[in-house]
Amino acid sequence: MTGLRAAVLGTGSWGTTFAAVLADAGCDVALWGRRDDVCHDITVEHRNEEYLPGIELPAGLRASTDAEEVLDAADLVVVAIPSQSARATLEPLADHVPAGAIAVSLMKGVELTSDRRMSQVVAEALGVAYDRVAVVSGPNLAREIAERQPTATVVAAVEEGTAQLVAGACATGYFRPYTNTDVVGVELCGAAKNVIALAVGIAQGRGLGYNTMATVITRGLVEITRLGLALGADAETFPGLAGMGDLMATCASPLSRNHTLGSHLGQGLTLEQAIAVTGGTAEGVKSSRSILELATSVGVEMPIAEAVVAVLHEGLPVDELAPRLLGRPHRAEGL
Ligand SMILES: NC(=O)c1ccc[n+]([C@@H]2O[C@H](COP(=O)([O-])OP(=O)(O)OC[C@H]3O[C@@H](n4cnc5c(N)ncnc54)[C@H](O)[C@@H]3O)[C@@H](O)[C@H]2O)c1
Ligand SMILES: O=P(O)(O)OC[C@H](O)CO
Repeated sequence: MTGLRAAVLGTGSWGTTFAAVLADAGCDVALWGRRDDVCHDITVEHRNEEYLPGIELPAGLRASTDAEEVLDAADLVVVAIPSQSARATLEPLADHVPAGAIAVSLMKGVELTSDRRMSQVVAEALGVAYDRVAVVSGPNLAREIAERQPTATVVAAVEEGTAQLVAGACATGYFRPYTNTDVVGVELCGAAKNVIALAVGIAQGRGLGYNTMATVITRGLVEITRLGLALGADAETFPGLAGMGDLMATCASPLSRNHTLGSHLGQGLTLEQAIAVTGGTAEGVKSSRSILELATSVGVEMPIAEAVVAVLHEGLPVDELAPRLLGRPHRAEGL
């Protein structure tokens, strides 16, 4: 037993899965959700059939729509809701967050209105000091972890002690956390890989093969690294689990909503149609814009992200994506 009490805000696929990880690691866990039926399913049936069909959840998990009750005496406040809804959802809950609690962001996005990373949004909205905020990011497809398949992740916080505490709270025989103090790098990797996964999905939807996929992943990592370094990240983060690791998982797996949505676009669906058939939260759709804004603000070129924004939001036909990228002036490899 860790002896820690965790409140998980969000009963979607990752919130529910991470709550199960915390419970398996020995935490006392309660979830907060908006819907009575989902909360009832988790507490009474030990299932979340809507988001994780067929998965049996730890019997001790309980969920409620009453945020005050869920947050009572929480040591950890874990946030797993769509990035663009985070600030508005969290601000009304701030008064119920116990003094001294550590906040944990599981989200992989960048706020559209402010270009802020989710750790910044969580700290501001909940009124938690930044050195008490951690982020968790890595090759972490929820469904596989809910099935207790082995994986690793990165727990990042500017204060190593904060990262260690959260890592201790979520370490199980199938989920291995590594700590890192490079919050900027870890968060940018998590948000930007979704944009690269959209590009890979589009390519695969057009019937393109593994050479194209490998090219987009590799050059995608280069542009994520360029952005991260310009914003003060540590170069070692990018080839790690939060960078290359998550790119590989997200760009290769049909479980990824970003990859799936991209492939629907590649097959000719409109953005609205692709969002509707994909379901769940494909963060890259909106964060592609804020990530590009961040890049522009520091003078960094992100041609793949730019092309994804052009397809998703500016009407560039999917068939013009590859010629646009390959038609750029030749240059030396590297950053
Ligand atoms: N699913 C994964 O495999 C996975 C893995 C790692 C990280 N993430 C990240 O976790 C975050 C959450 O993703 P998810 O997969 O759990 O999404 P999801 O779509 O499965 O669930 C989202 C949850 O948030 C709730 N929600 C939506 N809008 C809300 C609002 N305005 N207020 C309160 N609740 C709201 C929904 O009801 C649902 O419970 C995203 O940033 C995602 O990138 C997901
Ligand atoms: O389903 P996606 O595309 O949001 O990806 C899920 C996770 O971020 C993979 O690590």
